[in-house]
Amino acid sequence: MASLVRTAFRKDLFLGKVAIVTGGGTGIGRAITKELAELGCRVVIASRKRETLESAAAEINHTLSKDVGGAALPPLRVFPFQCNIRSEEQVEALMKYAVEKHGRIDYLVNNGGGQFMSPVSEISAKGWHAVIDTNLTGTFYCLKHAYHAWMKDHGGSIVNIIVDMVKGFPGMAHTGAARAGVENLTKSMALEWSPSKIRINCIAPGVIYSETAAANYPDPETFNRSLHIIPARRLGCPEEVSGAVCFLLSPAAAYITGCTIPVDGGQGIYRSPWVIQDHEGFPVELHSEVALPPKGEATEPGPSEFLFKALAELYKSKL
Ligand SMILES: CCCCCCCCCCC/C=C/C(=O)SCCNC(=O)CCNC(=O)[C@H](O)C(C)(C)COP(=O)(O)OP(=O)(O)OC[C@H]1O[C@@H](n2cnc3c(N)ncnc32)[C@H](O)[C@@H]1OP(=O)(O)O
Ligand SMILES: NC(=O)C1=CN([C@@H]2O[C@H](COP(=O)(O)OP(=O)(O)OC[C@H]3O[C@@H](n4cnc5c(N)ncnc54)[C@H](OP(=O)(O)O)[C@@H]3O)[C@@H](O)[C@H]2O)C=CC1
Repeated sequence: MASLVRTAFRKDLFLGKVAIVTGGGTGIGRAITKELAELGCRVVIASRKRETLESAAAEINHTLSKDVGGAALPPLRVFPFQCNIRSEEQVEALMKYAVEKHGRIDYLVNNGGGQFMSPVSEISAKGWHAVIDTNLTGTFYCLKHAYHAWMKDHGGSIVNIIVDMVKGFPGMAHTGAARAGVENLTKSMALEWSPSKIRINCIAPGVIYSETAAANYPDPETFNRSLHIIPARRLGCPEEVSGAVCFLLSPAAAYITGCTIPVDGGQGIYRSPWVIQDHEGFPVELHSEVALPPKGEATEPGPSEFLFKALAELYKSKL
């Protein structure tokens, strides 16, 4: 049976390598795990829910190519390991398991994480800590212990999955703060760990649909509601994040470290989803020689091409 896993990469790209993917049993992490395993890599998937991990590993192992260029591949290439990345002890045990059972850790993908929607003013201290501990501190534990367990002496490549938060992340500010922390940590690690031949980069996904991701939001239409902020005018797929992760892990990215690649259909350079209700305007606190014109209503403009056509017509009519 032909493999069900689609990839743009050479089939033996990661043969003999070992990866750890946190949150590798669902959504984006599952797509990354499938693609790495299809390319010959052995992948340890780690998260809190043992059953999810075990069924994902069994399903993925079942769909993988069984040989490459006629040479047999190990039939089992995905291995579950229960681990809450908020626990330093459990993270240390994960890295120990990978080295003792699989012999090495070539790649680490810090993908496990998440948050909930809430304005900052309503986030409880417990909720704040849950998000920071998972996304920032959990990533730090994984980085530190992968380094000590293997990468310090043997090198490696790391990808941290963050979010598109270049314009802030109103509505989910706790995660925006945590992921901005991870992005900065990535730059520091890229410099501190370059002598160990460790490359480390981030991927910033835009709005990527999967059933498990969508299930975290009370309204099933939440993801579709963001279409107007995405120049690509569709949601992203987990496989589109996976391709970028495989590229960054691969030798094709041998000269890339400390950077962030957005996988977002152009969202990062476009508009914010956050709509600001019209109000009186900030008070003018300093004396100005200029008198501002009376404030009109701040309405959402139509598509820019129409606005520019109208302006061009106006200009022509005045010639
Ligand atoms: C107009 C345009 C709109 C555009 C909208 C775009 C929308 C798309 C956004 C795309 C960007 C990002 C997408 C994603 O990341 S999708 C992937 C999402 N996946 C997850 O989030 C999964 C993992 N998440 C979690 O595990 C948890 O959410 C979390 C890490 C936050 C907490 O883990 P924990 O298991 O510890 O959680 P608890 O249930 O114990 O909660 C601890 C306290 O946290 C507070 N909390 C938790 N959930 C909520 C909630 N839904 N609302 C408010 N507060 C919450 C709370 O204080 C918890 O303590 P208590 O239960 O004791 O009160
Ligand atoms: N989908 C999207 O639009 C975007 C997603 N992202 C990020 O991408 C990553 C993957 O999300 P996605 O696949 O979409 O959503 P999912 O909800 O499917 O994936 C989240 C994964 O994180 C794991 N996880 C959560 N908390 C922990 C923890 N404490 N320890 C270990 N694992 C944990 C979960 O497994 P378990 O429950 O078993 O622990 C789950 O597998 C997340 O970090 C997410 O925030 C970023 C931008 C956009």
